Amino acid sequence: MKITEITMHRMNMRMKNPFTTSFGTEQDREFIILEAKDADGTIGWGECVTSESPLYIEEFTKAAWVMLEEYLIPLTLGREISHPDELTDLFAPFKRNNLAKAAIDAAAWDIYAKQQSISLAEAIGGSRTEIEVGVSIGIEDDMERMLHNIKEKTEEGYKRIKVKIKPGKDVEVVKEIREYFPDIPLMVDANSAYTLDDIDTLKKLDPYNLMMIEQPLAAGDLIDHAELQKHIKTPICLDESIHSYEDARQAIQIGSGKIINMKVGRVGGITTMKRVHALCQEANIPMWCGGMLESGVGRAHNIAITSLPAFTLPGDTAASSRYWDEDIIDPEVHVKDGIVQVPASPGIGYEVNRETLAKYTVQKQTFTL
Ligand SMILES: O=C(O)CCC(=O)c1ccccc1C(=O)O
Ligand SMILES: [Mg+2]
Repeated sequence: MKITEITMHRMNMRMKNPFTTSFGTEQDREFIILEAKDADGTIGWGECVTSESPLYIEEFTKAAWVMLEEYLIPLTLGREISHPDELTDLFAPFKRNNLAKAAIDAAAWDIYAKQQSISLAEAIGGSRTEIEVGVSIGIEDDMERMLHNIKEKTEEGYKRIKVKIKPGKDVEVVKEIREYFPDIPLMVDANSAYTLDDIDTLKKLDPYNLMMIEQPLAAGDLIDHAELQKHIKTPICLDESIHSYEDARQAIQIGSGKIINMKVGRVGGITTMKRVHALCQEANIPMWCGGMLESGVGRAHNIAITSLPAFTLPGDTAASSRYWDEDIIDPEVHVKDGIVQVPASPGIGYEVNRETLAKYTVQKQTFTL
């Protein structure tokens, strides 16, 4: 493989509804779609899953654009590589910037799979032909609205409901949800909003039979999570603390959590994702695929990844229509009874709709040798 041309499309897409987490509210998604062309003409697609502001993670879209333009694209263009795994080592001298790295990695994997005439799922070793998915629901001031949303998503068949929490909107919210829905598979995500001073509050979630609590403590922390897990029964799932294979290894070693939310962007690409996957398989740590409010390109990659065996819990890859009036891929991602079919066609298995792509592009630049 030799990538000879890369085009970055900076996108601006308005979601149907605002999405609120403990770190803020987002409705206008600003991110990058990366299109890479091989010397043989094969085109691969990746999504850089940054947001306009560095609230979930330190990267943000304009910074990722510069990182890609100044460092990662020049390193990639014209380079002979025999396998996309090689990109991880190529990018390794540059610290972090994982979301930017993962965008090129994703496009390279799409090209690789297309050149072999196999699906991306097959290229990474996935075997599931269909995957179970859940849905993530943002913080709502209006509890009626929250309950209505949960009812709707449950009726649509989603396999688990994830609700965002923050201090002051936690135990009471969960208590009320459980009064209406005593049996649904339910979990919460705190997006780093608590500290060890909140152990008493977090303990109060124990009676509600939650599948897990996602990232209760600081982003990057492993030590305090291990301490917290000793005090609460609800299993801890790590999101913002896992940026590398070493993070995952250390988290498992010291018991920082019992479950891992995998986001390919956050670990810098599919190659590291596969290593973490092998580790979790070995250690019997359940995984699931997280989401970053992706467009169809990122969603397609998430579906392929979820076909791997250690992804035993439903992830956040909801239908395109959950967030978008129109998605940029054909067909859109459809969910029926909480199930998504894993495409068998080559690469990501969805076509990018150039017309829709152009409609939401606010900046576009092509880089060649
Ligand atoms: O539906 C999705 O794509 C996942 C929504 C979500 O929970 C989320 C969205 C943006 C940033 C972080 C997170 C998260 O998983 O913490
Ligand atoms: Mg999360």
